[in-house]
Amino acid sequence: MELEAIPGVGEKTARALRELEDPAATVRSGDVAAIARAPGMNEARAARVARGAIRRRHDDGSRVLATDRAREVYRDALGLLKERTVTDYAEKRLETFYPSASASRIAEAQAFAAAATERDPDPAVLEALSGVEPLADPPTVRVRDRCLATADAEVYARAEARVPELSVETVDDTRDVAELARSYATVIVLDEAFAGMDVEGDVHVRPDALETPAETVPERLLAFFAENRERLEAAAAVHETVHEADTGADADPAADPDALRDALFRLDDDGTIVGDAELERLTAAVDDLDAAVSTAESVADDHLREAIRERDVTIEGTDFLSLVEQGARVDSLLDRELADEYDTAMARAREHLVDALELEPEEADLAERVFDDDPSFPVERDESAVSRLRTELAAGRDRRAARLKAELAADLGDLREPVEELVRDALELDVELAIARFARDFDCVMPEVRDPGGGEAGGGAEGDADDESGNSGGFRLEGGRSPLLDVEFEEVEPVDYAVDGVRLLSGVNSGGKTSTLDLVALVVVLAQMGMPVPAADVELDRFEEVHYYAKSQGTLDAGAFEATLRDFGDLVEGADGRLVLVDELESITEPGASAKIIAGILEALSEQDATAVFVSHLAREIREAADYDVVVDGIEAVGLVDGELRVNRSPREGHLARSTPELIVEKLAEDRGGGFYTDLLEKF
Ligand SMILES: Nc1ncnc2c1ncn2[C@@H]1O[C@H](COP(=O)(O)OP(=O)(O)OP(=O)(O)O)[C@@H](O)[C@H]1O
Repeated sequence: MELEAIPGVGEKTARALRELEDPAATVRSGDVAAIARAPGMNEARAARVARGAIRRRHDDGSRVLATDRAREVYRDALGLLKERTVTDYAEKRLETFYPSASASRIAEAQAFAAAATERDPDPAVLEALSGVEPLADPPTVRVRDRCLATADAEVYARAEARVPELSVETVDDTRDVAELARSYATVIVLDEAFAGMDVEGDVHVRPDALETPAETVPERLLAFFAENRERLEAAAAVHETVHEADTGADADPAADPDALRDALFRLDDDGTIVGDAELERLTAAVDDLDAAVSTAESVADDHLREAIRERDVTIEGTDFLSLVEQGARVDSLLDRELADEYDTAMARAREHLVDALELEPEEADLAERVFDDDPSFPVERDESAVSRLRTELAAGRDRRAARLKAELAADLGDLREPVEELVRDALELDVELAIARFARDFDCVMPEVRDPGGGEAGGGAEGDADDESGNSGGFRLEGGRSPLLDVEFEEVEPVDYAVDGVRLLSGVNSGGKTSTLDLVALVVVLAQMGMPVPAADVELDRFEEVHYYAKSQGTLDAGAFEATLRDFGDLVEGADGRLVLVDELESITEPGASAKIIAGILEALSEQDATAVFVSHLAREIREAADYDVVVDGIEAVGLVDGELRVNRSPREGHLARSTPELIVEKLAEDRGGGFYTDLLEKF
């Protein structure tokens, strides 16, 4: 797939995406976490790319959100879902759900959301999710004691690209390899031609070394797991919690949590091996060698000092003379007089060394030689023996570490792919649980999104909205309750409203007209995102575009008024299948002109296949100005109770609602029984 063909992917983004292992498949998968692994890509950008890929997959060029207010409603809808996520990932992943006009995209998202709403958002699972994050790539580790060698320029370039952890060296012949073996603990030769050569040192000929990075650089795997330890443990905990909570989620996690924990237990945060007693012994022996030798010397010295102090030494005159005259060494005396004591002191020193460093028999043989010199006081170590012992212990330590690393890398290699899935599953679970919580919190239902002009899944006579199947166009919602109102959700009164064609919505002040438009917009946007909607039952046409115009703040100056008129001019000339929601357009100019303008817009829209609701206080005037029979719905006051309006929030079809002033005049007329108020009432 041409990456640049994805909507929203430019040259720069495409270049970053090409760094991914399988760019086309990753982008196509819409996996935000995987896309975000491209260099310089964050999750928000990754979500945009994923959205572009989804659009492309469904050949979906629709732009449903046609106005600022419509886009605001989408942001609010997304906000309600995002508030219910635990991880940053899930927040961004939710952004891949956008209101679409593509039937296949809506069906796909609905299938996902329907399965999600089956999930049980158990608090323990939500708690466990808090530690989960997408896996990170650790910085490249440099391994200095191992190198790759080749005589081939192409292999050289490939080796540098695939195994940046190791130096790649050029070799022409066996002599060059032997030279390398002196500077590196291990040399891996990549050319078959060198097979069978006889070179001293740890030299391997492995033409497949670039294809088996787990063996060539086990450090890479170890670093990956060390870097991601907490994320992995958290993801494993999520799966276990899901299992314990028995939430009906898939029982088998992608990677066995016990095997994962066991492997992580053997790994230190810096990618080294822990938990192996022998490796720890050898490491400590190398580190403590100098200190142990010094202590061993003191042990021997103490013994000798004690022995000398307690001993009467008889010295023959000639010896004494030679001591005085020729500066003869005390050692010879020591040797002769204290041979046994010296042996004991040496034995104690060796014993200390062997004990302190926990040396094995063959290492102890080397340790013997550290205190093997001619008698002296204070005792002196044999430096070259110490250095041999150190070399031997360090080599043992490195061999052991290399073997353990290779073993652990083999175990981790088996887990490498499964853990990607383990973490992805945990993160996706968060997305699903957010949808499940949204659906529960707001008593949602999955809406029926129909093909415009026909049945639910395509077909139907074109443009025949009121066909014989009984389907009318537009939308029908029952028991809709907006979570975006300024009252507690429990207090929100359910609204029923069905519209096909073009309507005027009248009603008392604060009756809920704007709230009804908001509710319709929210339900339509959520439905076309493929999400459940806050209502008892909803059917709607799949709208191509949603044009929602909020009430303007005060009258407009001439320029702004002209711009608004142009907007509506474009609107009435637009494509079929639009939902138009307009709140009190009359506020843009004086009432007389407004009524004429609105009437004109309604006429134009009513001749097209559009669904529209215009909220207005000028219903009567508009009806008079229009040259067709405008349908007016009304949000009615059921009465005034203690000076407060009681309202039926569901608009009544074909009913011009009385305005608040009219209601009050009516009440006064009833109270006073005739006269001025009754005459006044006549005028309404
Ligand atoms: N379905 C509902 N359930 C509970 N309260 C509601 C509902 N609809 C509206 N309200 C309350 O009524 C208030 C006024 O609603 P809204 O602004 O939609 O009325 P309006 O008819 O557009 O008013 P105006 O004529 O002044 O523009 C809201 O702020 C909300 O508190």
